[in-house]
Amino acid sequence: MTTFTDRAYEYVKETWQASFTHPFVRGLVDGSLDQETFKFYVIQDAYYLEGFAAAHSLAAYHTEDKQLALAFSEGVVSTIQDELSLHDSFITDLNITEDDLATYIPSPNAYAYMNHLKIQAQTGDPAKTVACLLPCYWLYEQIGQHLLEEGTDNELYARWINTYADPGFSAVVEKFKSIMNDLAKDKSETEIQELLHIFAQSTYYEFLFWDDAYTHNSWTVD
Ligand SMILES: Cc1ncc(CO)c(N)n1
Repeated sequence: MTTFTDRAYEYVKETWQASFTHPFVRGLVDGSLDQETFKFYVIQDAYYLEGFAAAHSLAAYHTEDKQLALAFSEGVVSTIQDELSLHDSFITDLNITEDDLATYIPSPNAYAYMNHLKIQAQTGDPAKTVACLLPCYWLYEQIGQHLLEEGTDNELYARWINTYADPGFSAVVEKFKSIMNDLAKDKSETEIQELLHIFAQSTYYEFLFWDDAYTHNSWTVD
């Protein structure tokens, strides 16, 4: 039987692939990514991850299903413990100052993506929320695993890759994929189409997130 996640992958294949070949992602393994650009990304991503954790909290608040409440709450814990703590180590190693953190402005697509997560979580519909959160988990896991195979000489980038290639991260991804497939099982085709679109929106924002970091995108028109 074709699962929702099989369909979702087919639905977004090209956009999904565009993240793998984006110069930011390629630069993590070929060494061409300059540290200032990585620093810009880390600051934007700390902002994004706070919203990502908040979206899980909102979803946990809305659900009356105990298993879902647990899964969303575990998502809050793993985001803060594993991902935001990785950022703490980068903040130290990249000399990101209090001032940098107090004065940065979320890039247009970091802002839009973060709000997309919160809007979907705010609906209180767990299927929409998981469709929205899943590309964040799944795409990073896949990128982490691919880049680990290639390897990098850069210690900072290796640390980033190892976090997302970690089996513990994959376990979280598998759990959310399985929750997504369960939630989608009894949906009508119209509802499935809506969920696929939400999944595609997040996948598209993933691509734009790399692009904003790579170009240091700001709210001005050149
Ligand atoms: C933009 C973005 N998407 C996904 C992840 C992984 O959760 C992340 N850290 N940042």
